[in-house]
Amino acid sequence: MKKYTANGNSFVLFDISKTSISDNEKKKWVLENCKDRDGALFVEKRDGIYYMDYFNKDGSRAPFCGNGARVFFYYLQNEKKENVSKFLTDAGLVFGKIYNGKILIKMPKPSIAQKIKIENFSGYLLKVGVPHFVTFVDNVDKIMINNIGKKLRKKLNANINFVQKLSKNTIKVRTFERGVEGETLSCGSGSTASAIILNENKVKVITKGGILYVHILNDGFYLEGGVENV
Ligand SMILES: N[C@@H](CCC[C@H](N)C(=O)O)C(=O)O
Repeated sequence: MKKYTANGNSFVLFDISKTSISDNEKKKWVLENCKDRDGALFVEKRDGIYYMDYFNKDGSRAPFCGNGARVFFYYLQNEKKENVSKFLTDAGLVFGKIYNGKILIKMPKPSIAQKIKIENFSGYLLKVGVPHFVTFVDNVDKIMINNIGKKLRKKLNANINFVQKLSKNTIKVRTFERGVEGETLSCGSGSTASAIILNENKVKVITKGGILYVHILNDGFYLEGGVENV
C-alpha cells in the first residue's frame, strides 16, 4: 500500500494488477486503511489496459476522481515505469500526459450544466465523471461548509463546490465531498466543474491544498497539478 496526496486530496493506492480481489475485500481494505485519507485507488489491469477503481473513504465506489486520476497516472509513469498515455475508469477512457513536471489529465466529457436554485443558493448541476453542484458566493471563507455543504450534498446527492471569483480567470474553491462527508483540501473534478461554469480558456483554481489549473482546449478539459508521495 502506498500513500499519496494530490493538491491536498489524500489517497491510499493498492496495486492489485497481478492479482484480483472481490468488491467486499476492496471495501474492507478501504475502511481499514482510509481513516486519515479521502479515498483509495486500486490499480488493476483489464484486457491489457490499466484500470483505476476508485473508492471514497466511506467505502462507496465512485466512477471517477480527478486528483486520484493524477495520482494513478503518476504511479504508472514514475513507480511502475510504464510508458502509457491512457487508462480505463468507470467514467470511460482517460488520457494523461506530463507537462513541465506536472500531471495533466483529460477529464471525462462533462454533462450539460443545469441551472437550479436550492436553499437560497443559485448554481449549476453538472457531471464531470461524478456529480457536482457549483455555486458562486461573495466570500468563500465565510461559508459554514459543514452545515450548508452537508445539507446540499444530501439534497442533491452531489459534491458541493462553493466558488469565489477573484479575477477574470482565477477562482477560489471549497468542496464538500460525497463519500468523505466533509470538506477536502481540494477536489479535481469539482475544480474542473467550477472552471467550466466560469468559462475561460485557462483557469487558476486556488484551493486549501494548493493550486490547480484547468485548461479548456479544443478537444476537452484538462486538469493540471502536482502529486506528492507521502
Ligand atoms: N476527490 C475527487 C472526487 C472523488 C469522488 C467523489 N467524492 C464522489 O463520490 O462523487 C476528485 O478529485 O475529483
